[in-house]
Amino acid sequence: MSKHHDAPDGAPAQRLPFNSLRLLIVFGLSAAWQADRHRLIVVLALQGVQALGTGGAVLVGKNALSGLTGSTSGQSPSLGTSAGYAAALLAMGFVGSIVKQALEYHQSMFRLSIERDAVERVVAAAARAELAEFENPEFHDRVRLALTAAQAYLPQLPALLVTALRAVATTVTVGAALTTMVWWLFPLFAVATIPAVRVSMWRQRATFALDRRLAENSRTRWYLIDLLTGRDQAKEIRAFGLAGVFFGRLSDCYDQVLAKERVLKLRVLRREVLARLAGDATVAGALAVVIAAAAAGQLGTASALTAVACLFFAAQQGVMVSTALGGANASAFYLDALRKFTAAPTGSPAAAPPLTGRSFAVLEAREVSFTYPSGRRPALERVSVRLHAGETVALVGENGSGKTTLTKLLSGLYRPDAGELLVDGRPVVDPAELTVTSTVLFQDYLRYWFTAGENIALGDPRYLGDAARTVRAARRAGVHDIVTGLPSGYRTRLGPQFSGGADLSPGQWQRIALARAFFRDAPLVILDEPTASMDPCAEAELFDRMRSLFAGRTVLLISHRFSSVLAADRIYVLQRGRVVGSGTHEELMGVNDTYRQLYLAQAGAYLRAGAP
Ligand SMILES: Nc1ncnc2c1ncn2[C@@H]1O[C@H](COP(=O)(O)OP(=O)(O)OP(=O)(O)O)[C@@H](O)[C@H]1O
Repeated sequence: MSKHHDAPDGAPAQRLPFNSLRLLIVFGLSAAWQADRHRLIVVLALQGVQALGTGGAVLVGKNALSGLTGSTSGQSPSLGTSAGYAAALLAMGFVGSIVKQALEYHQSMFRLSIERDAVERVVAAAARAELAEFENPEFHDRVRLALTAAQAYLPQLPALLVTALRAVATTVTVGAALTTMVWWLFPLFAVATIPAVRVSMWRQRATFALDRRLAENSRTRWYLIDLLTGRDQAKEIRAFGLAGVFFGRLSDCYDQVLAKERVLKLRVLRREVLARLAGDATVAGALAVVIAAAAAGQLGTASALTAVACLFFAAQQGVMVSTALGGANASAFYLDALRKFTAAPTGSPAAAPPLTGRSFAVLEAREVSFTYPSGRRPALERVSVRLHAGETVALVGENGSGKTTLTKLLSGLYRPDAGELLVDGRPVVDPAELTVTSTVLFQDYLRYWFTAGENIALGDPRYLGDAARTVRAARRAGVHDIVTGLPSGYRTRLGPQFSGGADLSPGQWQRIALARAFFRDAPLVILDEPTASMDPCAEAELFDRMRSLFAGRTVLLISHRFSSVLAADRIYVLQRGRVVGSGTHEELMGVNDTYRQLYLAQAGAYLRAGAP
């Protein structure tokens, strides 16, 4: 195989990921072994039986023919012998069809086991990835490639390899039968398949190269399809009349794909036709030699006829081997992506992480800086904050000033690029320590399409199903009455796209998310705009009861509503990723221009409207 591979559009050549077919075979078979070793053994055994049966059928068939035509040694035809062999041939055909059915059954079950095992490994690896990875488009490509491999390529790999093995074994048994007649035909079979194998290998590299170059296009297409068909997006798309614009963009994306695929497919077609011609020419040459040998009396009629049949059969097996190996090879790059993605230490994310976060006296961010992987400038620069146990601390600042980012660092979701996080003066080495110490109500919290009760209890999966605890959290978030008013109470499935699924208003959803935060019994409570969708009464009630609701816990609150931060023990003012002031409301009003301006901008609106 040549070292330099051309790809369509002069794309950079791709290196073969598995540097030999042997490694690919080992990977495919070991994945199959891991998924369901018993079935792998059954499938291999059945394929072996099929291969042996075909070789045996050639010999029996030749003897049946000899019985009819007489052999080269001049024996006279014998109808009785011939009928016996024909009956044996029929019986072998019957057994063969049973074996074939059994094989199909086992192979289809086997494919499912392999897919399940591989998809679980990909999903587990994605679930283990750090949050920062999700900001990286390359990561999403790797997930997509690994999932494609797990769902489409890996499940069919063992079948392809086994088919190739069977075709090789069949060719060997047929060849062995043939050597008793015309041994020199055998090497010609192998030669005839070489061009087809080479083309299929070229095709897999070119296809993968194109797929990589279309990755961004593919992401855009999926996003546009989502926009045009998604439930959450539907109202805004209609309100602004955007369907036409997005439809046009989707069409453009497909035009690009079609144009590039067309070039590739035509090149593949040209090469495949040439390869087929070369293979067929070899078979035709061999046939001519057999016919010439028979005409010259060097081959008996039965041997010549069997040899011709074997030649056609072997040519067919050759195509089967090249198609199967080509198919296996075509998946090589995807399988390599799967192998790399799942190479990290295994472990199921199924078990809930134990909540071992201990309470702290002081949690501190000291001079921390952080830039998002796709960010052009730091979201936080040398920020220092201190949270004492039992305090309510507020973060205020204009949009984009870094408030949410700071909570992500304090809850261990991201590591700071510089600076330190300290718990009771001790540097935090593993951010997971902070994750188990905190419970977070995100600004863009998730709405799980599960039951209302599960939506709350997912705050700590160890207690999923603990009804009393769920009700307690719901009461504290003021959502108990709303949930009991649903058709099946806490058992009501949320999500109208599921049959019988109910939906809630944004404010009700926010209370459910708040209940989820309550459900998790963690020493640090982070509330990012917890009342953004709530009505004024619900908001006032929450803040009035804040101290009693979170008694004994430390609360870090982000809010643009100054009425809700007035009572905080300390307020940090952020501006363009830096802390520009801290203190109580009264202190800040006296010395901090940024805080005063923000406060007056909001309070002024109420005052102008005549509020007390
Ligand atoms: N995932 C992200 N990738 C890249 N940049 C981001 C990301 N999230 C936030 N940023 C940037 O980081 C900066 C701080 O964002 P952050 O969300 O922390 O602000 P914020 O103060 O919470 O804003 P808001 O009041 O609007 O919620 C902004 O400049 C924002 O553009």
